[in-house]
Amino acid sequence: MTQDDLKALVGRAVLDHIPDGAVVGVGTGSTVNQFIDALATRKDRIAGAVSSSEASTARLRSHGIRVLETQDVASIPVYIDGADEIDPRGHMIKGGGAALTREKIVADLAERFICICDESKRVAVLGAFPLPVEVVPLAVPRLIRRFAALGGQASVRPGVTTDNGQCVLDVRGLTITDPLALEAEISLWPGVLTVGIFARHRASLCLLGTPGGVVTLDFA
Ligand SMILES: O=C(CO)[C@H](O)[C@H](O)COP(=O)(O)O
Repeated sequence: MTQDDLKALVGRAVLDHIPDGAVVGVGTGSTVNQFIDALATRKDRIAGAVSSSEASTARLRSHGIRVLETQDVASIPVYIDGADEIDPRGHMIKGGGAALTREKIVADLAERFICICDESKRVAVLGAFPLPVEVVPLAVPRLIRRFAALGGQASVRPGVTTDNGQCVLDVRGLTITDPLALEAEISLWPGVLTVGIFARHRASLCLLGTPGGVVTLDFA
């Protein structure tokens, strides 16, 4: 089985976790694209979707799935998204697709975050994947120095402007043993829009694609 096969597997499997009539929160990325394609087969059984990126919105609309504005929705039962890394407590690194700010906004509306990913994303400790941080460009030099003081090497992701018109730093060399504390600290730094640590908004469930089938990790 290829990695794409595993993504398709979990993209379909997660349909069983979507209540009929729900507004569904939809993340961003190649795994979520598989989910959106699977969701299209059930579009008459949901009330619509709240999307975390222009890319996902376009894909949802191409399937005729109704997309609601985030600001028009008070809460949603479930948010489905991928991850770049997920640890044994459901904490994640996200933002490989530069959609982290809207992803966190939509995740914050959701009662449950269900992570869908292939088994390569499962780690003991977060940090091997460079940590994405969406930042205001004029803060970049100061933020690079702040990350260096933590032992991280931050660099601007070349050629990327986010849906919010900002840039993304990728921070290498961090070993994130306390995701909650690091998320809280970095979130306070002036110029940081969103840090790609999802600890406060961790997954309650993860559907992990493996060659043996879907493994369900329950973090609730
Ligand atoms: O956080 C994300 C986008 O900002 C994605 O969920 C993450 O990068 C995983 O993507 P993929 O499913 O393509 O591996």
